Amino acid sequence: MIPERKPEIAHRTVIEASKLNLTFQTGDGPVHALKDVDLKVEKGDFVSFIGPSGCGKTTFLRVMADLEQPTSGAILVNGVLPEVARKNRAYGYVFQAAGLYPWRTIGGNIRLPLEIMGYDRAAQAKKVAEVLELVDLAGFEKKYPWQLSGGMQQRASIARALAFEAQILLMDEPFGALDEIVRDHLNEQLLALWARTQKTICFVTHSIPEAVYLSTRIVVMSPRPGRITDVIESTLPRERPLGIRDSPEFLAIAHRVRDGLRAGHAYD
Ligand SMILES: Nc1ncnc2c1ncn2[C@@H]1O[C@H](COP(=O)(O)OP(=O)(O)OP(=O)(O)O)[C@@H](O)[C@H]1O
Repeated sequence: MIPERKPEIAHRTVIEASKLNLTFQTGDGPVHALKDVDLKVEKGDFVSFIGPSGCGKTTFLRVMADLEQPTSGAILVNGVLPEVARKNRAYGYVFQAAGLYPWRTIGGNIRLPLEIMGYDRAAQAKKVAEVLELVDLAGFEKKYPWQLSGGMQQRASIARALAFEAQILLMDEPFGALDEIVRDHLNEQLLALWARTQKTICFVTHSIPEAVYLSTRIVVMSPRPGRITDVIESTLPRERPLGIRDSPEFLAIAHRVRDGLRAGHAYD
């Protein structure tokens, strides 16, 4: 048995932020983490957020997830307030570190939110098998996190986010700590997963090639105060072999991202 949940209404615009501001009050004075952020993310988009440390990428993702409250402005997720979207389980969230419980198996980690949501054991087992298959980890259910490589752990944490069956995936630098070859491989797998599941993905990264390779749109941000300085629509086809990174089209987009980052960089 799977507990009842409100059907997700398929909104064309999945994220809509207008004049969004967030100021943290700190001991050293106010920190303007987001300033006048306007952005629309459409259903099925893969949007990357790139910018130097402290430009508000994580804060923006956390606002979408209802983990931070904006100081002013408006944001809708699937056409409703983030709090409502969170309660409707409209998104899955993947953190920088895999964050798996070491005392639970991979299956046990993925099952945990399903247990809390009230899935019965048969429904839990079915869902765990399904999401492990999606991230290419079929057969690893009984392993413990420490028995898996860093890349596999991160895939398991993506599987856990997918178990929510949400149409939106919020990913905060999920591959930042991995070496480049593993990261390339996971980038390819993530694109395949995105194509297969038709999800909308918001993805934070520091890497220009990663942002260009993955995204349909790249949002360039700059710090002090954190704001959007450029939004680049990718002209690359959705089907992207890794070799596309050597194409003139790819390099031209990467160049524009780099220029945007340079313009907003403080060098201090
Ligand atoms: N809870 C908080 N309290 C006070 N200041 C905060 C808080 N969270 C974030 N900040 C500040 O807000 C600004 C934006 O932080 P945020 O983590 O969103 O940046 P980021 O672009 O994700 O950085 P990074 O790439 O280093 O992860 C930073 O100056 C940060 O120090």
